[in-house]
Amino acid sequence: MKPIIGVTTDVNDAGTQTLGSSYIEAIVRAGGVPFIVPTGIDEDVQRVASVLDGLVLTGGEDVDPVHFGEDPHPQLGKVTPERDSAELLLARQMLNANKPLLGICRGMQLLNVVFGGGVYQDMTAQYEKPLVQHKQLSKRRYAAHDVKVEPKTKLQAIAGKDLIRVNSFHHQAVKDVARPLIASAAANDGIIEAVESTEHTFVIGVQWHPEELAKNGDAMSLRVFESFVNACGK
Ligand SMILES: NCCCC(=O)O
Repeated sequence: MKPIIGVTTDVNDAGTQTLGSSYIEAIVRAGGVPFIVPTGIDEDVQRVASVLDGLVLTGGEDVDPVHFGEDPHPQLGKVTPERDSAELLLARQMLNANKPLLGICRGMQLLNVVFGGGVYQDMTAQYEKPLVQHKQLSKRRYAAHDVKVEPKTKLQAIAGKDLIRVNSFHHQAVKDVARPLIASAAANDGIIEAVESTEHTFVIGVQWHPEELAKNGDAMSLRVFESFVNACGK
């Protein structure tokens, strides 16, 4: 039986919940059944989590810094408290049950927050070293910068190599990786591009958008989804 994969929604300025079709397509291609999980389900997260075999925390707006003990920096972007709330609760449920979790972009940052870590609220303002361009101007389906993958990590086993090239659409980044997460990849400027749990069967976060690259035929990005969906089916 195909595993049921929860996929979280974004909330736009009009309050409409949205989900890019690329996430759906990547999950279907990888052999899973996407199950859209909206915000507003806080009271029922336990029940929702119980029917899911895995969860994708999708990309989107900034995580409210209140969740990692900071005041908002002037360069903080839009926050969506109802989304933070639903995703934090749901992620905790999934982690407690050791169900697979894939965090993408904001989803990776949120994953770090779940474990007690923080994020740079704005890399340009807060990161101490020169940056590569992390907000590419080219289309989402194009890879834009290199990422070094740490040896002996789950990500390296999936990627099958130490150097990958990814797309990039973020102004924030993971800071102080929180245990049991470890950094499993970084850009040439040191910005963390992937994390994974050393204590869960499959908990991986990536800062890039593999769902977009997979659509464009990138084998490594499709393997990220295939490995995740495979873990969800076990
Ligand atoms: N913080 C939300 C994910 C995207 C970004 O960092 O711009």
